[in-house]
Amino acid sequence: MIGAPAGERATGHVMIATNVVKTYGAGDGAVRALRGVSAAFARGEFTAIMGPSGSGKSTFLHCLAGLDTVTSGTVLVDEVDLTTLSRTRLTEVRRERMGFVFQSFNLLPMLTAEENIRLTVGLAGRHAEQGWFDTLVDALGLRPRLAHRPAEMSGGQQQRVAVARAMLSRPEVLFADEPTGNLDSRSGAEVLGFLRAAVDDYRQTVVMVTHDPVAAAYADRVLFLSDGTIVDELAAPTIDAVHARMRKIED
Ligand SMILES: Nc1ncnc2c1ncn2[C@@H]1O[C@H](COP(=O)(O)OP(=O)(O)OP(=O)(O)O)[C@@H](O)[C@H]1O
Repeated sequence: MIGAPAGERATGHVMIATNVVKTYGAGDGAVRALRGVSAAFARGEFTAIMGPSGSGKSTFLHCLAGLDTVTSGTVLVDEVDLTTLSRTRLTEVRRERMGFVFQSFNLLPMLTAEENIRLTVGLAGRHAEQGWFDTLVDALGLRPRLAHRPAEMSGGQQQRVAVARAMLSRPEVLFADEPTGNLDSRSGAEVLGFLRAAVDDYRQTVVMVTHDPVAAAYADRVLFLSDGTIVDELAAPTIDAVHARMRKIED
């Protein structure tokens, strides 16, 4: 593709994890959270990561996003190997190329919605493109809330602010760790519907950890982890198909 980054031209993927191993601690108490996980993520693809509690989902997401170091293996984002970067460079790459949405919203309580949305781009020393800011705010229904602080907003509104903040920098990859875990089903559906639209309308790449088959069914594919390895993959997931695969893994 003309204009695509070199890595994508070569492989068609924006992010490639190869043989990622993550061990916490050492000796008898060591926990092998990831035992050699490989996965490739295409631009404009929505991937859900599922698996039983303790299977390594969050660890994998954190290793992909450079929020945690790997014990061995590589994580390429547009041909940049995150595992070789200095801490400073990694912070820059995260700010420039990645967006994050967490279960607990992670907004700053003293800042308004608008200030929270602009925060990450501001920290990178950049100014958000006003047109893109407006597009996100309107698509997420946040226009009437821009002057409100987090305590004055519902959980769903706070999470939509977090999504706008994550997307304002036009990240290569948007990571979401249980983004609907603290939301009622209606607010969760609004957030998931927006993530789906971001993939369909803006070719946003999304990687989301979830426990919820309903949330996973918004994705293009589901990777199933068990005991630190990928044991299954499901394309074009439906809620029933995700339930069935999870039952198989948990048996
Ligand atoms: N900082 C840490 N120190 C030690 N062990 C850890 C640490 N973080 C995670 N683990 C262990 O690594 C394994 C994988 O944890 P992880 O949080 O990635 O699983 P998960 O699939 O996201 O679980 P859950 O669905 O319960 O959130 C677990 O055995 C966990 O106890």
